[in-house]
Amino acid sequence: NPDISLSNPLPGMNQSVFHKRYLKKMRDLGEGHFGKVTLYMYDPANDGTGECVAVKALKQENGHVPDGWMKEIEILKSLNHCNIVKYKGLCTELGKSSDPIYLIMEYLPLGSLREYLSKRKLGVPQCLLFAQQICEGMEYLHSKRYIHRDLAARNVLVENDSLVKIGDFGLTKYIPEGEIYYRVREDGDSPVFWYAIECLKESKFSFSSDIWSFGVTLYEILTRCDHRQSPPTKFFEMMESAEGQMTVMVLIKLLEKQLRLPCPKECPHEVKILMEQCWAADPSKRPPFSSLIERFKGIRQ
Ligand SMILES: C=Cc1cc(F)c(CN2CC[C@](CC#N)(n3cc(C(N)=O)c(NC(=O)OC)n3)[C@H](F)C2)cc1O
Repeated sequence: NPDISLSNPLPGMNQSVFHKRYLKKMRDLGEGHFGKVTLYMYDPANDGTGECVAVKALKQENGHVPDGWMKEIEILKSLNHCNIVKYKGLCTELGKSSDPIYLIMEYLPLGSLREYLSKRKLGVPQCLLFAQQICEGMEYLHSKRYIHRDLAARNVLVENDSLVKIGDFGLTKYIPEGEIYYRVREDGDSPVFWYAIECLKESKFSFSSDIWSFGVTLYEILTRCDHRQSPPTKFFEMMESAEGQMTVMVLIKLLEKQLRLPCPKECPHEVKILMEQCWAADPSKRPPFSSLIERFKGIRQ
């Protein structure tokens, strides 16, 4: 039997080191700009009784991992909240610097809110419970001075029909004390229809821009992630005769004219007000997650 002395505890048994040789690839879960997330079974006994884990791997950039990668791992490792996906550990090959580093997370088989909501018919109270839990996870994230920058239904995971967790931190950044904004040169396919107006105009990300994105996520939940009502679909409809022009420029004009996503049907009046406050043009007017939590508690009574 394997040497299980303290120096080499059973690999993967509530350890944070996972050995690549015991990771059995099952299927891909998602593809991002910089890499992908895959479902593996970690099966050291090699008898199919292992546990399923979600593994995130970044694409290699000429032989070394992007420097932000270790940041994402450190961030997830430092988070501990019931509405945030759990960090399980790392998998490094023989430790050669050129080897990919895999981030191992808990696997939630029900997948993201997008898949779950399009399959199940949730009532409004359950939608508002999920919305409140996202606010609780985000309030915790902000309390550690992190901004998420990619909050959307696709990045929220369902544990069961009364528990959701924020599941991906690919664009999360730390905001140093005393600073308000994180400035970045966006590239690739930015989720512009989830971006606050100041992000589109000046790439200024902040705690307040996460609140705007939460408003869009709440809209997605109340429309049950119906693709015909998705933010891109609705915004393109609102931009109707603008084909050929730069989408972001047209979107900025539309938002500056105070146009917003339409109120989903069967949306309680207080939720409509709350959603529109998340989309206030002035970032300082958007309600913080702590107050959103209290308001959801009041509405759900
Ligand atoms: C390299 C960057 C990068 C790569 C990506 F693929 C994505 C997109 N990815 C995010 C993780 C994802 C959705 C969420 N949250 N997910 C996690 C689980 C889990 N922990 O169980 C899960 N489960 C599931 O689908 O069960 C049926 N889905 C889904 F993989 C999409 C984002 C990125 O930044």
